[in-house]
Amino acid sequence: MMRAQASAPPLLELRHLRVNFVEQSLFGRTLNEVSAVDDVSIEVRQGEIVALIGASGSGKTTTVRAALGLQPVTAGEIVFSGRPMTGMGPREWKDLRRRMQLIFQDPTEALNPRMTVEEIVMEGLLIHRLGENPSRRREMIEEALGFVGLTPPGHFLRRHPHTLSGGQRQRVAIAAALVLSPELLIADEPVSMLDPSIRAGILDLFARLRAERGMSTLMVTHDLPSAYHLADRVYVMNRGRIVEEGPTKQVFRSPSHDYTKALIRAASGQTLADGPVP
Ligand SMILES: Nc1ncnc2c1ncn2[C@@H]1O[C@H](COP(=O)(O)OP(=O)(O)OP(=O)(O)O)[C@@H](O)[C@H]1O
Repeated sequence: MMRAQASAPPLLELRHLRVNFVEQSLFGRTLNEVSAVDDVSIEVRQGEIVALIGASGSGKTTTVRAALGLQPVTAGEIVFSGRPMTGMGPREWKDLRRRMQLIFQDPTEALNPRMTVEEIVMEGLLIHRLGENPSRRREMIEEALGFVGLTPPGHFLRRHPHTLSGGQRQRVAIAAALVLSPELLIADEPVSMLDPSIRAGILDLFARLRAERGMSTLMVTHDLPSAYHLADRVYVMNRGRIVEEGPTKQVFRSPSHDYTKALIRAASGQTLADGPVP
């Protein structure tokens, strides 16, 4: 298994991020400024799976949207592979969005229903001008489908998303990300829309990506068993702030913040594949 490299700069660093939303009246008058993300600092190192956990509305999605440049930040810095993204133009952001792929919560919404699996996985290759010719592109697509367990790939290429199960759709979405050889996957609640019986298989894919390709993942979840079984480290978010962070087992076994204790208490009894949250 590939290990996180302690000496290299973190792959992704969010430094003191702040995102405020401005509430406006119908006539455009500013009514209120709401702080959704407040002084959030997060690091993801190479080969590491990091979970960002917290209740609904705590600011998790806003944080990862900011990391991807999809949400303007009020303050703070996004640093990728040691390079600050502040002030970078569209070209740099486009390159960054290849290296940092987003996996959505709902694969049905993320996949264009009119496209075949082959077209869906090929789209990113065309956008980023990867794969020299059609036969190389086909090879890359088949390799990605094979990795995510859609085998034999030829059986899936011409199918449309509605003919697939929820788990298979999420595998297609992951293949579409993987084919671009990203360094980091940002997965926003990747299993919460899926049947519990197929969640473990999708989570196992992230574990295999780390083990076999040294892939890093930042996973947003309110599903504590997923975080417990998969993540190396966790950040706990409440009301826009990180209230606790640390190695997963340590945080789950001896949480120091009351909010973390309450989250764990609320989740006790939930189980996943290889055992319950302690
Ligand atoms: N576009 C927006 N305009 C105003 N407020 C927003 C906007 N997007 C999010 N918020 C607010 O910011 C806060 C954080 O929301 P966010 O979606 O990031 O939380 P979350 O932890 O991801 O929750 P969930 O798990 O439900 O997605 C919430 O109070 C939300 O209402």
